[in-house]
Amino acid sequence: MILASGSPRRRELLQQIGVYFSVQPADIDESPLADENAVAYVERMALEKARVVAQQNPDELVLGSDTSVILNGGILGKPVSKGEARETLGRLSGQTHEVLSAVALVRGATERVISIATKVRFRVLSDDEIRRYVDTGEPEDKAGSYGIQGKGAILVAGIEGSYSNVVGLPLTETAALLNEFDVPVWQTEEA
Ligand SMILES: Cc1cn([C@H]2C[C@H](O)[C@@H](COP(=O)(O)OP(=O)(O)OP(=O)(O)O)O2)c(=O)[nH]c1=O
Repeated sequence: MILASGSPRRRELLQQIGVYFSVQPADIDESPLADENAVAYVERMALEKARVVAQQNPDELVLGSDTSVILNGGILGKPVSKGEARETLGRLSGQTHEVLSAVALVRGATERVISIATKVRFRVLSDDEIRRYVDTGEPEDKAGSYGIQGKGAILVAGIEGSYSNVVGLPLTETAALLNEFDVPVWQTEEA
């Protein structure tokens, strides 16, 4: 199997459940279409990432994924600057948002895609705390400008739903999807 992703989190999550794979990141245009809703957007992104790599590897199973943070229907991706990261965290402060991750599996002409939502509640953050967190550099490559698995853990008051989905790949649902394509989990030796 090929993981069509440059995300170190997705690599670690797939390794965690004992799946063997190689990595081939897909470079695609991640701009949302006009009037595209959040579910349609993350599913299209996951599918496009998988398709690009599947076209170069027609006999292989390819997994693509996308994670976005949704606040009041708006899609928040990765910040382009520290200023934008501070602004995003200010908006998330004291609020509940949704993290949406889509997973797509593509082999030749066979395609499957799912998306999962997790609710994340932030406690109220002070401006000083936001500034100090952004200065750690952690928000840089993360949707919604935080990482629940890192220093950002202390921003989170609670979650409802899948934790791995917030980090970048919903493991329960990914394992079920891989099962449909006869890819085993919990492998202990290189197959
Ligand atoms: C909300 C949240 C996101 N993230 C990360 C997961 C994803 O890597 C990233 C969202 O960006 P994505 O565009 O989904 O993924 P990516 O660009 O990192 O990798 P690729 O497209 O090659 O697969 O945000 C965390 O690590 N922790 C979190 O708590």
